[in-house]
Amino acid sequence: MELKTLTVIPTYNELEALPVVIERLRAAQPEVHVLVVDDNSPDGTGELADRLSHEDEKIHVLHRKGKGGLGAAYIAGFTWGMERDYDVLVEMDADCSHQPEQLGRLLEAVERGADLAIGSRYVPGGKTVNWPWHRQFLSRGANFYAQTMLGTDVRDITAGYRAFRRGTLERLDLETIDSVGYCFQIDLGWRAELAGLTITEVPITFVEREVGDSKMDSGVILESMTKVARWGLGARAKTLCNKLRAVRATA
Ligand SMILES: Nc1nc2c(ncn2[C@@H]2O[C@H](COP(=O)(O)OP(=O)(O)O[C@H]3O[C@H](CO)[C@@H](O)[C@H](O)[C@@H]3O)[C@@H](O)[C@H]2O)c(=O)[nH]1
Repeated sequence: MELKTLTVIPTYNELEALPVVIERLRAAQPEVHVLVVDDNSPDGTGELADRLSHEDEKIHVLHRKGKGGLGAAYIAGFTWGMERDYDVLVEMDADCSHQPEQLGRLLEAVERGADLAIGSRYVPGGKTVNWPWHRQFLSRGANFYAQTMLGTDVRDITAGYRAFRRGTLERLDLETIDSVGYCFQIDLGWRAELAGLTITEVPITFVEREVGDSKMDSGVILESMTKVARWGLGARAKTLCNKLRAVRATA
């Protein structure tokens, strides 16, 4: 039985990029529905999404009041999709850095039993194309930092190309997530790992955007650094307390 799939695309000022990604996605995966979550983009991306949605019943749009961050946009999109009984919910950037033609790999991993499939740049076969050196450095550094602080085995825990079973998201307590920016990706990945869910990293080729600009800023970086440090230290303190309790119980 084919799984009912929704691809959530968060947008902020993606007027040029959006029609291209939607066209490529609809061609690559005709059965997959699309939800654009637009944060009242000043460049008119939301209005364009409305027009595309009127022409195609598989394209849906969710409008939010203003720029509220990638994490908040995804939570709104996932909630919308879970209320409508989609079996699989996909994360995809609007700028085609996540190639729609590679979505099939993620969906196959979910069909084979993965609770969460991550399109990974850092497993054998994965790579980045045309990504400036400072972005590669930042991305590698963020993954190294998360691996060191959290002890995660996921090689690309900051990746934003993902497919979740609905049941996976139901187990991750989305209502307790307060990660606003890209740190949301680490948050969800780590929650899935702690919950003992099956995470499969599928190699992808991440291609730098050709139109529009990245929304990465210093606030996004700072939030990730502080939150990951807090989670890591919290987990270590918890392990230490459990060990002390065990020692006390045997004394
Ligand atoms: N609705 C909404 N969308 C947003 C917001 N901020 C960013 N987006 C959208 O989120 C997507 C990703 O933003 P980019 O700005 O294109 O991300 P990037 O710099 O290329 O990010 C890369 O690194 C991230 C952190 O590791 C990854 O999460 C991402 O997948 C990609 O690899 C784009 O579709 C962008 O319009 C926001 O506040 N609100």
